[in-house]
Formats: sequence, structure tokens, C-alpha cells
Amino acid sequence: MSGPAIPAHLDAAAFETYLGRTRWFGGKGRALQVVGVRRVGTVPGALEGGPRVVLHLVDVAYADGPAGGETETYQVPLSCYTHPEHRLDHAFIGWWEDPDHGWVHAYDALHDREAMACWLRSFVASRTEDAVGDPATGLSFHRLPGHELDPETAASLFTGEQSNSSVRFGEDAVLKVFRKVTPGANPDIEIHDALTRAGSEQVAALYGWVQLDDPEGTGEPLHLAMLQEFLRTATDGFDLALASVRNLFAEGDLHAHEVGGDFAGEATRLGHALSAVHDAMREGFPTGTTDARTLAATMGERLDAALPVVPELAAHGAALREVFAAVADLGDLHVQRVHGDLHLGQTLRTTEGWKIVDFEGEPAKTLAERTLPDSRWRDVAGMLRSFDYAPHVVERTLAETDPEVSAQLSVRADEWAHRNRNHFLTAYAGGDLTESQRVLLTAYTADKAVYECVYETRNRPTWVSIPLAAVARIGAR
Ligand SMILES: Nc1ncnc2c1ncn2[C@@H]1O[C@H](COP(=O)(O)OP(=O)(O)O)[C@@H](O)[C@H]1O
Ligand SMILES: O=P(O)(O)O[C@H]1O[C@H](CO)[C@@H](O[C@H]2O[C@H](CO)[C@@H](O)[C@H](O)[C@H]2O)[C@H](O)[C@H]1O
Repeated sequence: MSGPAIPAHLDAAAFETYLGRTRWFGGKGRALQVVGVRRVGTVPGALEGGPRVVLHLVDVAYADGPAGGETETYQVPLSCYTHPEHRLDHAFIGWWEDPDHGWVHAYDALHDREAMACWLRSFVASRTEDAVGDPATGLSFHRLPGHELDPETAASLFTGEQSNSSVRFGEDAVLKVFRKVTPGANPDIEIHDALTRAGSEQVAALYGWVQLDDPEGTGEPLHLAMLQEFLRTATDGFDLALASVRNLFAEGDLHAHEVGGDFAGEATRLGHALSAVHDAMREGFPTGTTDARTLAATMGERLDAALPVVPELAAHGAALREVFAAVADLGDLHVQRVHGDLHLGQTLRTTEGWKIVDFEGEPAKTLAERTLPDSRWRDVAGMLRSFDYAPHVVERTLAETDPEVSAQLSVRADEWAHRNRNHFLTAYAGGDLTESQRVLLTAYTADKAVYECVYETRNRPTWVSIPLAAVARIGAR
């Protein structure tokens, strides 16, 4: 811990209020208590008259969590001024008197381009492979070889829905500041590092990262942020899929292959891209085998945990358990590092082809679970589920304005999903699947749909019908 103490009571209240207002805080809607605020370092590169950027870790406990149980830790970098900065009122966190600096007016630094310029200058100062930082706090900035940064590039915060916060520097680089942090190597950095060094064309190149050495005394570093290539020609894969579906729905009499916005070519290219990324991850990380019975049991346990949250799943419980039980007969399964939470929203179409982003895995899993080797078919199943979501999201949007939306539309939705799933799968597998692969893929798809039922119930309750319908279809096979 460094720097003068800030009155603890003032801190906790200010952070508690702010967390509840942000998009990225994972505990929204729960009764939270900030049980600790740690000042862990200052970003170098402050200019005379500019803000000091002070990194804070905020420990949060929940009234509905286990008493004395685990807390979550969120990163909140503060941009500190000696006077109010009204242009940052929307990101105001608190103000207090500091023994060393007098009155401090503190704002979420991600919203402040002056503060983000300090991060960029620190990366520029950290010459390739030679970290710059503060030995007193263990904070360090790291760079990979091969890319020059311009310290004058202006910063702007991404505005989309995110569980972290990303800032782009012009059209050159994007800095993702991790919000919920856990000691240990961050999988997004770890995988981008390996794939960038291997020359993969399917990911945005890693330029650098920020870490804190051993803040918890466990010997594990804490990864705070990742700097990578900004993909300036990128369009979100899910948005592209929605546009394709709308095209099909607008052409009442035409089939998917006859419509201008047909997605099948993109689905094929996505299949090839995922296969290449999987091959690169297999080369870059340890591989092994896992007993199929263990996997089947884990899927069953996930269903058990989902039932109290989504009681409608009970009607399909027996059928789902049969699907999982079939996996148990498959013997030893090949496992490797995978993406872990792949869907169309994690794919970006650029002029140079498809890129895959966000290798952090499913947000609800622990870091240890997210970094375990797994079957490649988990990611394939994630994509298949997304090909089901896209047409049904458009269908339900249309139904909101026109409750009489035709049954014909539902048939067309299935047609779109079926066509694109098939193109993706054929490209990924390079031909037909074996019987064992089919059994495994069906189980992973069912498992993902169960996960989605829980995810939607907690985050977008009106969407839960989409994965529930998929569960019913899988169960009815
Ligand atoms: N390298 C990049 N270049 C341009 N846009 C990107 C890049 N990486 C991610 N994005 C965009 O930012 C969004 C959020 O990124 P993501 O890694 O999914 O963040 P989070 O972990 O917060 O969900 C993505 O949906 C994508 O549209
Ligand atoms: O992107 P995240 O890592 O935050 O993933 C979570 O949120 C996703 C939604 O944004 C969720 O994805 C589900 O909805 C998508 C449409 O919005 C759909 O394409 C996916 O197939 C579906 O799973 C994801 O499951 C969740 O972990």
C-alpha cells in the first residue's frame, strides 16, 4: 500500500455509490458493502497541472453472500484533481482532504482523456520487453516488440455494453482496463500474448499490459489492463448476423440463399477462423485428456444449480440428463486451452477477415475454472447457440410491435439458423462429424443453453424464452 491514508468511511461510501451506477459492476441489484479500499499505485507520466492517476482496488461483499465469505475485487483508477473538473461530473466519485495533496476531487480515470494519456505515456516509456514501473508498489507497464506508440494520440472511452472498460487511442490501440480482478495470469492477456507471438491473423495483436506484483501476498501477479491493436475496420459479428436476418425477413418469398444479405459465406469463414485459432492455442499451451464421465457429471451439476434459478428447466431435466449421460461413454477426450465463452458478439469482421476477441471465459466462473483445458467443441457449441439467438432476437423484436407476427417468420428464423450452423460446422470440421463428435457437440450445446437460461434470467429476463426453446428442442430429439 502506498500514499497517505484516505478516511476509510468516506472512501467506502463514495465507491459504494459509484459502483452501483456503472455498467461494468457485476453485482448490480444486490445489497453490497464495500469492505475495503486499497490504494495500490500511481500511474507514472503525470504532467504539471494535469491529474494524478491513482489506482484503487475496491473489495465488495454482498448481504446475500456467505457471511465472512469471499469478496470480489474491482479496479477503480482515480483521476485526482485539486479542484472540481466539471467536464467529468458524470464520472465523479468523491472528494476528501488528503494530508499530502490538500483537497482531492476524484473521478473515474477511464472517462478522463488527460488521465488516460498518462497510461499511454507509461507504455511509451516502457521500452520493448523492458518494463517500466514503480518498484515500491510493484506496478509495471510491459510492451511487446514490433509496434511503435505515439504518446500524443487522443483517448476516448468505448460506449457499448461491457463488463470491463476499454479506451481507444486514436485508430491505433485499445486499452482494456479489467474491472473485476483476480490474482493470477489474466487469460485474455495470456492467450493474446501466445497468439500474437505465434503470428495469428485471427486476433488483434497484443501491444502490452499492466500488472501489479503480488498485491495479496499469494505470489500471484494481478493483471490490470491489456493494450492491443485497434481493429479500425471491425464490425461486430452479432450485429452483422442481425442485419442478415432482417434482410431475410424483409423478403417474404425468398430463401436465405437468394437474399442479398446471406450470411452463409461469413459463417464458413468464421468456421475456418475458429479452427485456425484453436490450432494456434493447441500449439501454444499444454494439452491433455479428460475422462468423459467427469465432463458428463459437471454438466449434470450445472443443470442442478440452474434448476432453482430457472424452474421451467425442470420439464426438460430428464431429457437433458440423457444427453449428458451419452457423453460419459466417450472415454478419454482431448482437451486444450479454448475461448470458453464464444458467441457472435466476440467476433469482429474486418477487411482482413474475422477476428476473435475477449478470451476471458465465462464471467461467472472462477479464474481456475476459466483457465482449465477444455474440449474445442465447447467453443463450437457457443457459436451454434449464437446462430440460434440471432434470428430469434429479431423475431421477438418484431413481435413487440406486431403481436400477430406470422408463424411463417418462425419457420424462416429456423431456416436462417440451420443454414448458418451447417456452413459454420462444415467449415470448422472440414467435413461431416463422427458420431462421437455429434454426441459431444449436442451435450455442449445443451450445457450452453442451460447456462444461457440462468444468464438471461439474471440479466435479461424477457429473453429467457430463447434458450428455453432451444433446451426444449434438444430434449425433444
Ligand atoms: N481490438 C479491438 N479493436 C476494436 N474493437 C474491439 C477490439 N477488441 C474488442 N473490441 C470491441 O469492444 C467490445 C468489448 O470488448 P470485449 O473484449 O468483449 O470487452 P469485455 O471483456 O468488457 O466484454 C467488443 O464487443 C468489440 O466490439
Ligand atoms: O460477452 P460476455 O462475455 O459478457 O458474455 C455474456 O453475455 C452475452 C450477451 O452479451 C451472452 O451471450 C448470449 O447472448 C448473445 C446475444 O446477445 C448470443 O449471441 C449468445 O449466443 C448468448 O450466449 C453470454 O452467454 C454471456 O456469457
